[in-house]
Formats: sequence, C-alpha cells, structure tokens
Amino acid sequence: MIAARRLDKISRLMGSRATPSAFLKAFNKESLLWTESLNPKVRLLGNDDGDAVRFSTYHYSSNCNHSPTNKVLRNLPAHVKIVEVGPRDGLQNEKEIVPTSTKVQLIKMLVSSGLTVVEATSFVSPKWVPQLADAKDVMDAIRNIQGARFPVLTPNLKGFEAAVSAGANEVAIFASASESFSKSNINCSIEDSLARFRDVVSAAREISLPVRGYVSCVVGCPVEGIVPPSKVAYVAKQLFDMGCSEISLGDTIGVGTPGTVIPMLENVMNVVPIDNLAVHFHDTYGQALSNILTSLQMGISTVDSSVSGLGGCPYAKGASGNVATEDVVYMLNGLGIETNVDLEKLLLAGDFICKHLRRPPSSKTAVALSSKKANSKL
Ligand SMILES: CC(C)(COP(=O)([O-])OP(=O)([O-])OC[C@H]1O[C@@H](n2cnc3c(N)ncnc32)[C@H](O)[C@@H]1OP(=O)([O-])[O-])[C@@H](O)C(=O)NCCC(=O)NCCSC(=O)C[C@@](C)(O)CC(=O)[O-]
Repeated sequence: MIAARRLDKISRLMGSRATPSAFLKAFNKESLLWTESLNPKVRLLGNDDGDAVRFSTYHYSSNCNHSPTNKVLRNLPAHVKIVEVGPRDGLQNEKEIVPTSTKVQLIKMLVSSGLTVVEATSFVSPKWVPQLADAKDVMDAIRNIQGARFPVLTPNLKGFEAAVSAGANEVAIFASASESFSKSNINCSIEDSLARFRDVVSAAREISLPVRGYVSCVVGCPVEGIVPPSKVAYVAKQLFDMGCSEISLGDTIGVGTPGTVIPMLENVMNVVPIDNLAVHFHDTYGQALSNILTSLQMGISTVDSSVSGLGGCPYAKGASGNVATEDVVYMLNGLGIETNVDLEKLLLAGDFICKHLRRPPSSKTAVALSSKKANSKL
C-alpha cells in the first residue's frame, strides 16, 4: 500500500517538471534506494553519510529545468544556443548533390524541432562548392519560415551582394588560423582574407546586417599540424574588431582534446569577450562532446553542430563530420541545460536526411534509440 502510494507520487513528479530538490524533499534515503531498485529510470545517488547528493537525469532529463549545482559542474550555463550548420557545413561535403527541395524540407524540420539558428547555405563560387550552387533557390524557398534565423556563408563582396539580394539577413565570413588552410579553402593568405572580410563587414554594417566570423583550424591544420593558440587569438581579435558579433572557433579537422582546446580558448578569451564566442567541433577522434563540455565549463554558451553529424570540409582532407546535434542535445538535456530543442523532432530530421543520403542515421543517440527499439520488439 505504502509502496503503491510512493510509486504514484514518483510518477506524478516525473510527469511534471520536478526539480531535484522536489525529489529530495519527497523522499528520504531509504525511499531513494527503494525507488532506484524499482524504477531504473530514477537515479538518485547517495553519499557515504546517506544524503542524496546527485540527481541523474537519465532519460527523463527533458523534465528537468535546473542547472547542476554540484562543485564540478557549477559553471555551466543555464541555456545553450545551438547553431545548426547541417544544411551548409553538412551538405557542402556530400558527394551527391542534394536536391533543393530536400534541403528546404530539412531546414523546415530543423526549425520545427526548435532550433532558432540554422545556417542555410553558402554564397561561394559554384566551381569550388557545386553542392551549394542552388543557394539563391534555397533562400527563396525558406523566406517565409518563421521562428529561426538563417545565416549564410559569404567569402567576399560578390557573395555578400548575392546573399543580400537573395534575402539573407545574416551572413558569416570565414577566416583561418592556418596560412595553408586559408590558401586551400579561399585561395588567399590570412591577411588578404581579412582585408576582403573588412569590406564585407562594412557593407553589412551599412544595412545593419549581423556578421558572424569563423576561425578555422583553431587547434590543428591538415597541412601545418599544430596551430599556435596565439595565432587563433590574433585572427579572432581581427574579426571581432572589424565588427563580427559572434566568433565561432572551428576545430576543422577534429583533432582537439580538452588538453589543446583549453589553452586555445584561454588565449582567445583574453582578446574577445566570452559572450561573443562560439565553438565548432568536428568529431574525427570522438572528442567533440568532451571539448564542448570543457568549453561550457569555461563560460561559452553557443555551440555549433550538425544534424546526424553530417559534414566535413571539402578543403580539409581527413576531416570527419561535425558533432551531431542530436548528441549535443542529449548531453545538454542530461545536464539540465535548456536548448528549447525537441529531441524527438530533431531525430526525425536526422532520419529524413539520412534516408535521402541512403545511409543509416549516425548520431550516437539515433543509433542507441533504434537498437533499443529493435531490442524491445524481441
Ligand atoms: C573565395 C573564392 C570565391 C575565391 O576563389 P578564386 O578562384 O580565388 O576567386 P576569383 O575572385 O578569382 O573568382 C573566380 C571565379 O569565381 C567567381 N566567384 C568569386 N566569388 C564568388 C562568389 N562569392 N560566389 C559566386 N562566384 C564567385 C568569380 O566570379 C570567378 O568566376 P569566373 O570568372 O571564373 O566565371 C573561392 O575560393 C571559394 O568560393 N571558396 C569557398 C570554399 C568553401 O566554401 N569552403 C567551405 C566553407 S569553410 C568551412 O567549411 C569551415 C567552417 C566555416 O565550417 C569552420 C570549420 O569547420 O572550421
């Protein structure tokens, strides 16, 4: 009888947006242990003195609206802005050219999952990136979608002007911290690229258009190897000083670990305010989530990611996809950090584009949930 009443109370708490303290108030240590044994979804861990100290948000974390308060995780932000780069960074790297209608449907699904910034395409040379040669058509088709911003990449004034005539109301410029990568990606030196970008930013200023600035190769370069943090800080400061409102730091080839990301971020934070920084990790060595967690602990609250981990850069051999948005959202949910993204709807978007690309969804979250579904059918 008591057990039934307790179970009923737990169910009600789980159905509501119960906070850890609500759980802790409601149950003493015995109840907690008993609860755990009854329902493996509820994990409240006790310390040696018998006090419940940790609330694990395993599986129902979307019900949890708190920021963790324990010593290790106390610096995490309450909210993270996710910049979805799949339609641009993801699709620019696909061998097959994806039809415009599929790109547009993907963007719609991403917005309906709650993502508020979706990088839509690039106004670059179609000879260099034929995959995004339909940039104008994509912009035409998404013009009336409400609820999100759609920044586009512009490497020079020509791209900027084309983007603005296609209705873009936010653009991104992209510099590199490595000379070799700058040359192979945009066919000019870092200094020449900065001069071009100054023209783009001042044209954008005239019409009050926000500009995001990327720095690529912030940890390593496919040609030069290790990139010194001071070089990254230099380029980031140049972009910030010329008027970029946000600087996204890209580990283009995904070689960073917290060991290399921390000194890089420390250098950049000395010259660019932390609120203007974002991180952009590729997952070549499976380090992206740990790098994101480290960045959040250092105070960053804007994270780039790509649905289903699509991506890579056509001019960075060996770079694998971006970190998958589904996995970022799963981790942030688990930490009680708000993103306003509906994971289920996001998974549908991942499923949609992967079906089109004739490959299974590749985020860890999608793989885990599909094998769980398969097992539950047995
Ligand atoms: C920058 C250029 C254009 C220089 O390319 P170029 O060949 O040195 O430029 P050019 O000025 O000599 O022009 C050559 C031709 O391109 C045309 N052109 C020139 N500009 C444009 C434009 N904007 N849009 C359309 N066409 C353009 C221009 O009109 C001309 O046409 P042609 O006379 O031969 O017929 C070229 O190198 C380029 O388009 N590069 C883009 C490369 C790219 O998109 N890379 C991937 C994005 S960066 C990335 O993924 C990293 C990031 C951001 O995700 C962060 C991270 O992961 O680290």
